[in-house]
Amino acid sequence: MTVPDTTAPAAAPAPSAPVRKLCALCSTRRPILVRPKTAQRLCKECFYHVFETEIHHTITSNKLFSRGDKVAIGASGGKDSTVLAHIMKTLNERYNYGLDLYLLSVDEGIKGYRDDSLETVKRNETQYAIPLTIVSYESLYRGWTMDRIVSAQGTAKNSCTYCGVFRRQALDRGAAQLGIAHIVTGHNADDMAETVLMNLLRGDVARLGRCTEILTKGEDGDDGVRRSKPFKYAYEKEIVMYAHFKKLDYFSTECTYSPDAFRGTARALIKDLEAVRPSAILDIIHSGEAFHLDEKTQKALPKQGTCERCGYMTSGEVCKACVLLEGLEKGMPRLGIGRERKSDRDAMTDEKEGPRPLIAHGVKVDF
Ligand SMILES: Nc1ncnc2c1ncn2[C@@H]1O[C@H](COP(=O)(O)OP(=O)(O)OP(=O)(O)O)[C@@H](O)[C@H]1O
Repeated sequence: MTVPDTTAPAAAPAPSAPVRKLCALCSTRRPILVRPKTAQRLCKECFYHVFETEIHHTITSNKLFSRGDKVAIGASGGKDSTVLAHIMKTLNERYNYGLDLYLLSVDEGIKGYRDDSLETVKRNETQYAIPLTIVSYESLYRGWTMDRIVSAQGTAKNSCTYCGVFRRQALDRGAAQLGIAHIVTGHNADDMAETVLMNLLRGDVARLGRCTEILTKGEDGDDGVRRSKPFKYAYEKEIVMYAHFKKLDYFSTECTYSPDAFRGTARALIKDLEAVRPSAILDIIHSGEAFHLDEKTQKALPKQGTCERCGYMTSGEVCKACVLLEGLEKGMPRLGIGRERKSDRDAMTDEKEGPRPLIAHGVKVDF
């Protein structure tokens, strides 16, 4: 009988295999990313699935579309609108929304920027098999491209003012040409949080009350061009990740005439907040959503009418685009910019916000 040698050192336990964390959703695949919105470690497939499903949920819970709608995707060639085009096509097919999709681009006439990004949109037209229409400032605004405006002004200052006002109208006019009553844009949660913060910092109560709306109606109420933002709750970082992992073809250069100081500051603040508290972006949006104007303030808001020169919607007699055009043609580019000169140019207008407010009856309102 062999007596075990109890003095011999015990055999070392087999080294335990390194614990490999698995995807927080499927628990089978290896995670390859940490989701910025929730800090979950996900595999690529689960990330695509949750990201797309959340957008689908945003669309359906807000009843953005009806079967048979013609929908124009505002396509700049940048990451947001490229991902939007990809997702709209994917969801339309997967859930059988029954939408007729179009790509609609505005050529602002910025050499070395928009001409290059439009090349991307032209490739997207083929990649997604969605027909593309391009409308230009040059043809809509009597030859006034952004390059020409900047050269007439002798500075890029205020260029966001012109661009925002003109682009908004250009998209509406392009949609009208195509008989389309709904435009979707790639504005994301970060953009919206920035806008809430900017309106709060400016004390722009009227705009604060409506800047978180996911769907806005146009000139003629239910019959006007509607605009919506399916990415309202989508984080910019996740849009970039989605575009990166899906290897989407997009253009990533900043506009030659950006950035603007005030939005840039709000953006930096949002990014800092997100770094310490990722939910800050959604929390700011939810705070904006909970903000409602009281009756007195609502009554003080100007009523929407139509521009006596071009027929576009305005709450004054002449719309902002016509005032700006008049200034350019009279060689007085400051016309229509007015007192906004002393504050930040983005505070006045941009695609995200529309015209800067005037102060009336104690609240700031559009004119
Ligand atoms: N030239 C354009 N033509 C058509 N749509 C545009 C154009 N510029 C902006 N948009 C629409 O407005 C949205 C917000 O535009 P913004 O200028 O803030 O660019 P962004 O946040 O960088 O978005 P993107 O990454 O799509 O360029 C875009 O996602 C797009 O849907």
